[in-house]
Amino acid sequence: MTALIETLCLSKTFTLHGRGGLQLPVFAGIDLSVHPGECLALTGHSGSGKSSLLRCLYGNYGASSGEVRIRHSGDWVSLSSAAPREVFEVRRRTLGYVSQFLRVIPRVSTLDIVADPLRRLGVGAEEARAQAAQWLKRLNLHEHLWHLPPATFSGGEQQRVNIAHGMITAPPVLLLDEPTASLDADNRHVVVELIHAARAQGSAIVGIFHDDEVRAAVATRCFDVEQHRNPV
Ligand SMILES: Nc1ncnc2c1ncn2[C@@H]1O[C@H](COP(=O)(O)OP(=O)(O)OP(=O)(O)O)[C@@H](O)[C@H]1O
Repeated sequence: MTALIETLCLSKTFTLHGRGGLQLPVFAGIDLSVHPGECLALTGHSGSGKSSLLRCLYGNYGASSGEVRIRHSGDWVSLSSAAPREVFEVRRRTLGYVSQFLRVIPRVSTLDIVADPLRRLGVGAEEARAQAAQWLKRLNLHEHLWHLPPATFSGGEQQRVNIAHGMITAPPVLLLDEPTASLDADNRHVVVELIHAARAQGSAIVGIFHDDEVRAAVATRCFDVEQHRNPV
């Protein structure tokens, strides 16, 4: 079976321009590949580079060397060399990302924020809103909040909106940055079930899960970023 996301000798070094170009090496030589139905958990101590690696996989951080490749519409796309428009298309149809924090759009309701990724795929407004409502219900977000912008929601409520927004299109490749960090036990359990369902549908998932129980419940493999630490 073909992997859906892979890295080839991926390295990341930050250059601190405000500090006279100081080099901050984070990781080097990372080769990984994730297949449909797998959930790869990134592990390693705080500061080992898990979030930086996840951001490289999404193309938010450029690689210092090496490559991130995504299987998109039957072909490999290298995020490092793809044109911005192609990266946009990969994210629209193939590559989903649930960050820890919600980027709130002023005055847009929660329902419309969650429906938006479906609308971008051409789903009609009514159908997209109906599916968004199902996701919000599944994630136990009170119905009286659906028509409000989520700017004032609690951390856990915002995180659930983020999860619904990131998972509603069932992206073939899904990146999860601590998706349960702000959730109570019941909602953690819901998210574990949603991750299982995404795997069963054939998504390839890469995530950071600080909660040991959640990691044990969802991960099919672990990848220790620490082992690839690039010493200064
Ligand atoms: N944008 C950035 N510019 C400069 N340095 C950065 C940047 N992002 C991360 N770093 C540095 O890279 C290293 C790895 O950070 P990263 O957030 O990836 O680690 P982590 O393993 O996810 O940590 P944690 O578990 O605490 O969230 C840290 O030393 C951090 O200071």
